[in-house]
Amino acid sequence: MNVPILQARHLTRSIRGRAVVRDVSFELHPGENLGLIGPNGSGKSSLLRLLAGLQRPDSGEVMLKGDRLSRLPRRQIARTLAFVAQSQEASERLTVRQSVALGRTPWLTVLSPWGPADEAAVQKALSAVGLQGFEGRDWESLSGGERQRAHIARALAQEPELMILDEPSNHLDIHHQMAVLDLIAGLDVTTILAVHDLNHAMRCDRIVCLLQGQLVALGTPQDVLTPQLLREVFQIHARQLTDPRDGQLIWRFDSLEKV
Ligand SMILES: Nc1ncnc2c1ncn2[C@@H]1O[C@H](COP(=O)(O)OP(=O)(O)OP(=O)(O)O)[C@@H](O)[C@H]1O
Repeated sequence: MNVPILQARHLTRSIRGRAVVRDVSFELHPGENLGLIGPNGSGKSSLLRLLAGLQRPDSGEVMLKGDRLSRLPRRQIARTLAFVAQSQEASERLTVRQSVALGRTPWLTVLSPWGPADEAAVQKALSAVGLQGFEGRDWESLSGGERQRAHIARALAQEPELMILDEPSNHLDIHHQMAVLDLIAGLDVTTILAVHDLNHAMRCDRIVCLLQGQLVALGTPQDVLTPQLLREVFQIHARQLTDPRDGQLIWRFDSLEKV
């Protein structure tokens, strides 16, 4: 059995005396694409920040490839995992290329300075998110969606084994939502991503559902996304319809008051 790439072990974190993540445990295996769902304020971003090592849990432990995350050097963590925050700022003075090039930082040393492989990684990342030609643009001139794609490009340039993404399709138009989700699904890296659109969550290998900081369901989309769970967690009435074109299941939602 493979060592899990990431393990959450009984993670708990409180903010101002209120637990926002409560005793959350699960494992992520190499190559998996795990979706994190839950209502606003259910603790998704808080959990992702714990998993990325940006915040420490009050109790519990994150294990990265079998090692305690809290004991690993920053550079080693950054060579393994990349985090794309929900709304992330970058210095306005940077160009897009410079900003994406920051993703290479964990790999640069005195003995291994910037070289052709680093340049190639930056170009590959820019092209993966459709930002070729934007290299020389100032960061501040980008639209919200272009910034989001540039953040993803920086994480890709890091060439991590694991990507942790907080609502990566936030700010994106429908075309770029699909493009980014297809890109993430097609990456040869393990991913964990917070998603609001449950039809997007259907594309994940497995789903973790949070409610008030607690893990209330974990399993395949078919197992987790049931009308009963969606009613209890999101207070909606959900029905699955079949697309006659290819037989794929899609969700239709109504407020409980309407049905
Ligand atoms: N710095 C803070 N101070 C006080 N409360 C906070 C702080 N950060 C987060 N919280 C609270 O923690 C809870 C979990 O927040 P979190 O952002 O993790 O939820 P989320 O599931 O990502 O929400 P959303 O879907 O709205 O992005 C919320 O009730 C939020 O108000």
